[in-house]
Amino acid sequence: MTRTSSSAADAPHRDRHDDVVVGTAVAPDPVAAEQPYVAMLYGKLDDRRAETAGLLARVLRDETTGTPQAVSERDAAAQMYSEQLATLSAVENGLCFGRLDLDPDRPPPPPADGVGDPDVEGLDQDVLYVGRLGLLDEDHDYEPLLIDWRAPAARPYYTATAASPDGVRRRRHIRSRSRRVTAVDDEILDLDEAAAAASSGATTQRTGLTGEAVLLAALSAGRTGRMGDIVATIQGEQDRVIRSSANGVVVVEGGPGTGKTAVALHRAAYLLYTHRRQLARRGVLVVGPNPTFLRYIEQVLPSLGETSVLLSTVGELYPGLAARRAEPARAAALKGHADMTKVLSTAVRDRQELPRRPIQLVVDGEPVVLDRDLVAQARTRARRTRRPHNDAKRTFIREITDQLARREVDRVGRDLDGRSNLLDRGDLADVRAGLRADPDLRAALDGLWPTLSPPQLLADLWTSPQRLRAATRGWRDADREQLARDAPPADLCDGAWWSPADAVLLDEVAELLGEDDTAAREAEERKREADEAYAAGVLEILAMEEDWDPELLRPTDVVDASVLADRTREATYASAAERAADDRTWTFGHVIVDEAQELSPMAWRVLMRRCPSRSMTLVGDVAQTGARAGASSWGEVLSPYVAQRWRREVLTVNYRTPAEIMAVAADVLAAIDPSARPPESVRESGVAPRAVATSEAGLLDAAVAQARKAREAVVDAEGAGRVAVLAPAGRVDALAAALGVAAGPTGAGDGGRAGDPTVDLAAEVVVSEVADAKGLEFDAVVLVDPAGVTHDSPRGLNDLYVALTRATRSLVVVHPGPLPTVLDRLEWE
Ligand SMILES: Nc1ncnc2c1ncn2[C@@H]1O[C@H](COP(=O)(O)OP(=O)(O)OP(=O)(O)O)[C@@H](O)[C@H]1O
Repeated sequence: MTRTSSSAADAPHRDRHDDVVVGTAVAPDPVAAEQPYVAMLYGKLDDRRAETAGLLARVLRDETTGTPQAVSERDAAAQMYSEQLATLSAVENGLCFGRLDLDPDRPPPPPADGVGDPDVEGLDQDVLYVGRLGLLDEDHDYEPLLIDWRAPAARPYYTATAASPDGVRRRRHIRSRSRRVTAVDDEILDLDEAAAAASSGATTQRTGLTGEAVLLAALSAGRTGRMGDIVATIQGEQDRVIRSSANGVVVVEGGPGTGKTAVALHRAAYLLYTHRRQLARRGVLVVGPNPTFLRYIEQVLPSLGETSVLLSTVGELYPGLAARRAEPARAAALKGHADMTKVLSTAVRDRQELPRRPIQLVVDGEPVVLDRDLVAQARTRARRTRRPHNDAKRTFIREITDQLARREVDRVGRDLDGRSNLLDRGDLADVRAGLRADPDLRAALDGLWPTLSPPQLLADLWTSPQRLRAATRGWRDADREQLARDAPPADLCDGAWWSPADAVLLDEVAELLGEDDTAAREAEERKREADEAYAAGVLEILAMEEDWDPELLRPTDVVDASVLADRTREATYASAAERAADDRTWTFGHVIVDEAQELSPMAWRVLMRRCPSRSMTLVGDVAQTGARAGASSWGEVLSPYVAQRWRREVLTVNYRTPAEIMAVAADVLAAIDPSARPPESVRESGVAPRAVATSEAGLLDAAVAQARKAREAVVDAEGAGRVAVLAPAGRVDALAAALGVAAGPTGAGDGGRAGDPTVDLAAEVVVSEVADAKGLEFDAVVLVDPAGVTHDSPRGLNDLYVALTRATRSLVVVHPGPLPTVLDRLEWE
């Protein structure tokens, strides 16, 4: 394969016809040649925007018939047009980024998984333009002008090679800025043409990369602090994962920087395109390890025009409570352990109590006794229903009131007659109803079998030494103490009181308790009454109209307050993602988990409940596992849910870390797992990673000096860029103060520092512990005290590996005391 590049900046040097020489033939300047087509595409885009904006305006302006159905249809249409407008705005930058010149005799493309894009099936054009969305020519039989990158017809753009050209003769990468084409890079896949072009001096591809020039330009650009999409430069091995079947669980493994996150997000966009009907209704969930990471990736899907995706950490999936308490890693690990299922179910059963001594009550003037046997029998029956605690309470109450009613009827009936019982079933029902309505009996039963909310049960458990001891029988005291808390929160939903690991447990508890929707139903009822009262007021005012024509029907003749309340009720149409965020029991069409190695067994239970179809994409790297309760093998994680039925995809090329830095990281990887293969870096930065020795007393000064130097070098090389100072949790605050920047997030480290819960992604210099930099990247990294990082946790080497692989350009390690031998490859300063 040969490649040629042209850019707008080169244009003045070409001849007056703006021609360039490709191979032996004289061809028009491709940059100038592509401009009119690209401009025409933008014109079409503008037309579609105007048309959609018009439709939206009309829908919003039009009156509906007022029925709930019409209101809801109107809102659905408004939502749809708003989403379409958002998509049309999102594709502005780099609308068209590729062109395929196809062999007229090529075989038809293979069918895609799913429905694909019906508009572009059976394409018979020999030149296809590929871009961020599909555009059709309405004036010419709806011929495709631009193919959506996710359509089957666009696939060769990412996968064709000289060895397997897939009917592609030439692949053209089109770069543009503000609607102007700025550069064009050609790859010629046709062997004859390639030979001719090579003989004319065009460069020959060495690496097996697709669109190497465009790719390297994207990779060496300064980091902005936010992840961008890679739609123009997706590589073959990545494309395979992105378009892999939606069915079942796929695990995407790969070392740092292999594009796992990028691939996972593009896969979400691909699946939404290919299975739009199924997935838009249930939504797609993307789970990340912490709020900073979610902020880092949040712009990628909107830039691909996809908005119906919910981004969340596992802890945030519990609605109505933003858990943000930092807690020691050991406590988080214990809470994440699978043993917690038993602890929590014991804790719930312990709330189903037996009276220590008989409870004596008087109901309707008659004595009633709740003795241990009676309650025990009712409890057994209720437990046998296998229903959640709050649901099973109904059986418990029924059993007790039935038994008490029978006893009462037996006693009273026999008193009347001495031998046979004269009371009938009707009397029995009356007695039962009387018992049920009795507030004292009700209160006694509530005490024995309380209705509980998840925060109530968990707060009671953490703050009651007796309850905690009973639920954790067999635990070591030291472990139990990790869970114990002093006092419950004043507001049970106060996120500051709960940690992310607690939120995961709340979800488990909610399953055990069952939904107690009493409050929601009462609120709904109150709203309904308020709406009706308002509607009645409106009708009253209308009825007072004095000179109403007697021939005409009055409003009150055709509508009553209840119907009017329905019609005026605010429709609550929301996207699947919005509804899913508010509903703990929502199940998603597809779930993507990033940094999946970090999840605890309890967190996996939450996610599996959210995805009964098991249509999931899990991306991660067990060599980067930092969490104590995290994964060391995918088989172990998945076997309880899908046994061996999951597939594995591997990414092998590192797009982030330059080869010089990756060589150092590879030594650490070998120390973690001698059988693991490091990913191969796609480029060198020309900057050797260095070690700077210092003393404990000189550490801050040395770190500050190196951070400043790194920043200057990045600005010199790239004009802008970001530096991360990564350090053990205990050093973060001092380093931040010395550098005069805000400390990173509190994270879940043992330190439990207070502060902003997310890393400031826009800052020029960031100071953070390693756990919070997971998944992120920076132009330069200054790693302070690597020995401290490895000593900080039992998975310290994994943390060191993560820290070393965050830089796209340069790495300096500042160490007080001896440098860990695993970093021997660093150059000394
Ligand atoms: N095909 C590509 N074209 C352009 N950039 C790419 C491509 N693939 C990956 N990248 C870039 O490489 C960097 C690393 O990608 P990403 O963060 O997805 O890797 P990762 O495997 O998730 O890394 P880690 O495991 O370290 O979190 C990102 O800047 C991403 O945009």
